[in-house]
Amino acid sequence: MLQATPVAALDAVTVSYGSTKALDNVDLTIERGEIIGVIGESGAGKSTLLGILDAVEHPTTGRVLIEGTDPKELSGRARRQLRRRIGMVFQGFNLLSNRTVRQNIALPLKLQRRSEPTLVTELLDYVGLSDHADRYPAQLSGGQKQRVAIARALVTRPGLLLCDEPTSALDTRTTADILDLLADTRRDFGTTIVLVTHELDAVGAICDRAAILEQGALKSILAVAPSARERPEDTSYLAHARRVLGA
Ligand SMILES: Nc1ncnc2c1ncn2[C@@H]1O[C@H](COP(=O)(O)OP(=O)(O)OP(=O)(O)O)[C@@H](O)[C@H]1O
Repeated sequence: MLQATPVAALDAVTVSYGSTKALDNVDLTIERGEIIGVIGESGAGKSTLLGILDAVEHPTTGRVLIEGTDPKELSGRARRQLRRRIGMVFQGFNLLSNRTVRQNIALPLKLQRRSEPTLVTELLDYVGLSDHADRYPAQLSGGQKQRVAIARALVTRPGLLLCDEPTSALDTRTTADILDLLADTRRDFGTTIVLVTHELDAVGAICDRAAILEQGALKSILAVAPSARERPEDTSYLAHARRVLGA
């Protein structure tokens, strides 16, 4: 049987800034359709890894293949086309405040000079914000803003979704909702997801594997046990506080 080309393959990738190695000899293959967590302390190289996967940063040494091609060898235009197949979601949502929810979601299409209102309507419905289409970001909760950002990232149907601390600004319940949405995204669209986070619970909830970075080095890749997905029966805030505080 033919093996599917991995979404991304890093071979001995080092990214150096002066004497700092933001990534140090990293080998990592990201398989199609997986959800992989990337965890590590501040400065471990997580953002640098996302930059490599988004084809905006290039290794100082080593080789990267995204969708089977080396972004470094592509023309500017071909690299832009490759990057259109990659979606990005951020901790701070990065929505345009003077655009409505609908306009924010339509933005990537507009940048590609496409006008496909049905796609936007489908995504509004998918993230459960049809009733909020004409609101502005300031009129939304944090969780709703992240839903808009996810809809915007998905509107061009990227094969790879890069998530940079997408739940770090959200409370526990909203975090669980956003993680469910990301898991649904993989199920419904087959999207490969890279989840950078410092929240181990989030990795346990939806990831298949977790890559552990330490000072730029990939220390280990752990398979997430199915038991890590188990949710507590009582998901109220009080029950969560009791669990964390041992009270
Ligand atoms: N443009 C740059 N110039 C110089 N040093 C950089 C640059 N980008 C990253 N670094 C250094 O590379 C290392 C890894 O940084 P990176 O931002 O990838 O870590 P991180 O794990 O994402 O951290 P955080 O969780 O704080 O965002 C750090 O020591 C950082 O200071």
